[in-house]
Amino acid sequence: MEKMKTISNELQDWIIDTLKQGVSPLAITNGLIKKGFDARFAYETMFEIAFASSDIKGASTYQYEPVYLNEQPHSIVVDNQMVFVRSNFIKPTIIQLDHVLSDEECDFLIERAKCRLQPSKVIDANSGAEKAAAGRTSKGMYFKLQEDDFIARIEKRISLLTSYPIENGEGLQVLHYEVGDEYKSHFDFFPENRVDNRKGGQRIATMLIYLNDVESGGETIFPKINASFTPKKGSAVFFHYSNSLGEVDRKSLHSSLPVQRGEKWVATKWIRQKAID
Ligand SMILES: O=C(O)CCC(=O)C(=O)O
Ligand SMILES: [Fe+2]
Repeated sequence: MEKMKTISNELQDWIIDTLKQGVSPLAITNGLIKKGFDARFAYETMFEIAFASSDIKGASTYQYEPVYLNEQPHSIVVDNQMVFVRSNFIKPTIIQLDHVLSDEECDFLIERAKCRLQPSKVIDANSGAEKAAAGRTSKGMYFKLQEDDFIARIEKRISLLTSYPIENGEGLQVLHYEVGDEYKSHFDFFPENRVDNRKGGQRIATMLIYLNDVESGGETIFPKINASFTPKKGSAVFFHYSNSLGEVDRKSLHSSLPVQRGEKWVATKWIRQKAID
């Protein structure tokens, strides 16, 4: 059957109301796809509506607070590793870093992750359960926090760099994208009604580390500020999106563009407000 590619005004209003109730755009999009809408049309329409309604809600009032990486502006020595700050955006807060991991560390992480990959999931905003999502075609796996000495060393370096305790970090995630794989626009923070204060609370920042150079495609983009980051082995993009008032920064919307040639490997460390557990 031909997939639907138009949307009524009533349905648009219903989507805006549902978003206001805290249901995530991805959950609504998946609902639209199930109801017979074309997947790409559903994603594009959903994010147009989500942008518009986030502006109605005054999301641009997010108050930025200073974020420092280990005090020093251009190079940071942590754990015998000289990390370089390449660029620094304030709104949203994004810091681009070189030499977070050595080539050997990237290769070893990929090697360790390879045999444990599963199709990537997203969190369902209604049930809170993990489920497969059409907008996320990569495969991924999680290491346990401080699973062994090697993982613990990487986690310690991220903690030294960001000044957030290791215990605030979720287990390191490794993602693998093949040609055509992408991760559509999303926020890393949880919808307000899904924040579990007994388990670390809201996500506040992400350290996204590129584990290889991608032949073509696979950039991480922040569409609200037209920023694009090209994967480079061992380099990272650190972004921060929750403040001490409990507000979240909708400018931190981001996506991974489809890989066009080659493959893409990344490691993601999500950092919470408080220790998890
Ligand atoms: O692979 C990327 O560039 C983005 C990954 C991402 O957004 C995430 O893991 O939350
Ligand atoms: Fe993300």
